Amino acid sequence: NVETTRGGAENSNPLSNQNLPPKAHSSTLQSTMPVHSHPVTQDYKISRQVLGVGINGKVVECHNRKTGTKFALKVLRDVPKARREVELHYMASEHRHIVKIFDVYENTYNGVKCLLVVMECMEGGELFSRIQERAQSAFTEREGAEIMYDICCAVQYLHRMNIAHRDIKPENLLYSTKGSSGVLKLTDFGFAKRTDATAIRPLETPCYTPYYAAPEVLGPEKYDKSCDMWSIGVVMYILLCGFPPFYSAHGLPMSPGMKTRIRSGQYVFPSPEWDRVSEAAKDVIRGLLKTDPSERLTIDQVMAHKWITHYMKVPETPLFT
Ligand SMILES: O=C(c1ccc(-c2ccc(Br)cc2)o1)N(Cc1ccccn1)c1ccc(N2CCNCC2)cc1
Repeated sequence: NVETTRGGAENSNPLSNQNLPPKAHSSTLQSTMPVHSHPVTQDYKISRQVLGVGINGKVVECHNRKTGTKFALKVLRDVPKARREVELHYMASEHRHIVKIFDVYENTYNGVKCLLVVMECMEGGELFSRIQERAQSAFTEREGAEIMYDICCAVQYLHRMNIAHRDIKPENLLYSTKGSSGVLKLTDFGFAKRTDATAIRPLETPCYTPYYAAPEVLGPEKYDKSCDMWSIGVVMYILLCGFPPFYSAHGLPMSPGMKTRIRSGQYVFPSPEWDRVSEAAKDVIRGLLKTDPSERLTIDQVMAHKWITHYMKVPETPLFT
């Protein structure tokens, strides 16, 4: 028996479940992603041409049998991690700066259940290659800001849907076509996760007494989104000078020194490459490469920053479509 005087202000029996917090309202619709179970080969001709190999899946070229249109086909083992990747990517794929998913198939090959994801074919290649093509030079501030604006639009859309991408890097930013008309889009949701409380089920179980729950258990995992902001800071730094803020002495993938410098936020804007870059641009990078995630700029703060909006070519006139 629990005295009603003790416990929450609502003066009710904390053990009864009718006074549990209202069901966490998930701000994004549970995407009921339509998955075809007939063979993908019925609708698409799959070529041997491998377009790329992601960490968790191969991407090959395919053509729609009816229209002849070329698409990219990603093949994944149908395991929970792959399901989550495709679900989250599918939820976000309506956005202009996120690679679109057209179809998802669940097919079994030699007894192995596979997920086959038909995506738009990004023929313009990776942002990584365009940075490399500049050799050791860099983009102008206007070019850099236009690229950053597109990336930030995609991230703002994800963060508003309570999705953290968690693997933002030039290799995961692809252009739809070659040349300057290509649209930059974010892909590879292999590390993406939901950041809203809906991910934490136990809170809903009636026997749960939240007396002992630490703040971080109550969610949302507030730092997942901020790790995207750090990555955006590193991409912006590279765009403007051609090399990364943290690197190992001999170009090795990672070194103890590099890890220490990242952990302590030890980076500089070296001469001569940074001498003619604006203070506004450096301010954005300083706000993103904060080692304390709670101090780091949020995506809304970056989108409101004058460096981004100042360079934005056309005003966002509200279209009455
Ligand atoms: O790793 C890199 C590197 C250079 C460019 C990039 C790079 C990484 C990702 C993208 Br997307 C696009 C570029 O990474 N290093 C370390 C290293 C040291 C020794 C041998 C190989 N590599 C690097 C090399 C030179 C500089 N500079 C500092 C300022 N003065 C000019 C030279 C900085 C970093």
